[in-house]
Amino acid sequence: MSALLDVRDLVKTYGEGDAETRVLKGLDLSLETGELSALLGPSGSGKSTLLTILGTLMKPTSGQHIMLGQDLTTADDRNLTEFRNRHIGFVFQFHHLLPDFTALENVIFPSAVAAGRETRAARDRGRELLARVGLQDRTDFVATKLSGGQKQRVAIARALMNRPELVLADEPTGNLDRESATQVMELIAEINDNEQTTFLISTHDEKIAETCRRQVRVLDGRTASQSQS
Ligand SMILES: Nc1ncnc2c1ncn2[C@@H]1O[C@H](COP(=O)(O)OP(=O)(O)OP(=O)(O)O)[C@@H](O)[C@H]1O
Repeated sequence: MSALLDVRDLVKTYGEGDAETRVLKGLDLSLETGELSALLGPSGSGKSTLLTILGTLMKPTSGQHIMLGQDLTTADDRNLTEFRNRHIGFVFQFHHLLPDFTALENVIFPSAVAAGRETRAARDRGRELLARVGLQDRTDFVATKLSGGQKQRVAIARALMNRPELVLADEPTGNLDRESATQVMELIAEINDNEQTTFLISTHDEKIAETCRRQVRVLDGRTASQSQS
């Protein structure tokens, strides 16, 4: 394994003056290529804030953020967008699928946006990914006709579309029943195993976290402890 991501002394404050809230207070985290890690911490501890920064959707107030050898704290917005499209996939608690679009259209959407058009290669990869997540018979279903677990599997396929090295998942099982949640985690573990895609998954659920090989805990704006299972 080799280092994929390294953040050092990460600080994030929201607001100013009396309204200032310091959420991350000097957080350190390294992720190796191919790791499957859970991100745990009490509500409000800064998990989503950290994922948003790691996803280059927001800059930290200070600190170092290096991924694939690039210093992302000094990159401009255009470079960050390009970097994000190429290297990072996202899965959210509320899947964020486009409701009137089919499963396939939802999966190929990020690549169509990045390429400025929809290509045949993208459609082929989209179909392959939907088969990969067990939804080959749901390719042309509109998103509203899919179950919660199926929607989340489409969201995982979409996150993988551009072959990212890192997938950031913010409570991906938070809205699912236990069985669907277990299936989603099994799917993530399988993709991680076969393709060496690195996953960082925030969760409140200790059982879900235990299915990951590593658990990173955020407490009081810092990484409090890290364990390997
Ligand atoms: N845009 C914002 N402006 C001001 N404060 C914010 C903003 N976003 C988050 N916060 C605050 O930062 C703190 C951390 O929020 P964050 O969503 O990162 O925590 P979390 O660990 O993901 O919480 P949860 O587990 O409840 O989702 C909270 O106190 C929150 O109110």
